[in-house]
Amino acid sequence: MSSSTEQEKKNAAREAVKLIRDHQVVGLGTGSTAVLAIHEIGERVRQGLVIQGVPTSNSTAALARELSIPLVDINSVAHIDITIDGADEFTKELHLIKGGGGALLREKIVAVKTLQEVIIADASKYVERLGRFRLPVEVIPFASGYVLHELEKLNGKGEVRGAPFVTDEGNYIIDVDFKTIEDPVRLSARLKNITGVVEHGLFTGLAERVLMGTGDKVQVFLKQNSTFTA
Ligand SMILES: O=C(CO)[C@H](O)[C@H](O)COP(=O)(O)O
Repeated sequence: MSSSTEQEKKNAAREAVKLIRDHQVVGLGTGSTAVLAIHEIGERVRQGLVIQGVPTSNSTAALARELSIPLVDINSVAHIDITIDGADEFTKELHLIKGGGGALLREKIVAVKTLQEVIIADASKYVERLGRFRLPVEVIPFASGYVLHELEKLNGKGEVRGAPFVTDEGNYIIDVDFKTIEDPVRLSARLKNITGVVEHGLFTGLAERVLMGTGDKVQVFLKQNSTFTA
């Protein structure tokens, strides 16, 4: 990764962490960009910020503990105030592909319980239409052959990730090439309809904003289809 990409991620992460307020329940994302935000949150906690974190993966939970960020069980909170997470792709409509790091299931559960889902990304993640990045689909291992076959009927060419890669919830990931995804909302519903699919990495209508590092600036994309520089 180039040092400018790393800097764009850091700038987006820093800007996002400024949105966190005392006494909030904070969803902690997964992936290299989220890691930068978690370090920033750790620093603010060290300086006295009082929050409770809800991690989206075992690796994020381990990092949060290392940084002394207090954690809370997701099932003991009514909602999560703000979540900061990464994405593999996003559009200006704030449709996302997530799951490159294999944590999409917990990430989506955290996102649906979150009031303000904030996505942080470097400029390479912005796309006109989703689909350059293969869509991760989390499946029950027993169903993986059947799901691969069903995906073909949707013109998706799938491949089981890794040898195989096993998620925190004990499932497999199928990475699916759909070429360009013209209608993510429709595809999302069709994928959820396949028996054996637990969840997929299309996030539609969940992000409140995307903070994208671009050069030395941070561009903000809002749900209402507006954009400004932070
Ligand atoms: O969805 C994810 C993990 O499941 C990540 O947020 C996504 O893969 C982006 O990762 P990175 O910040 O390393 O590019």
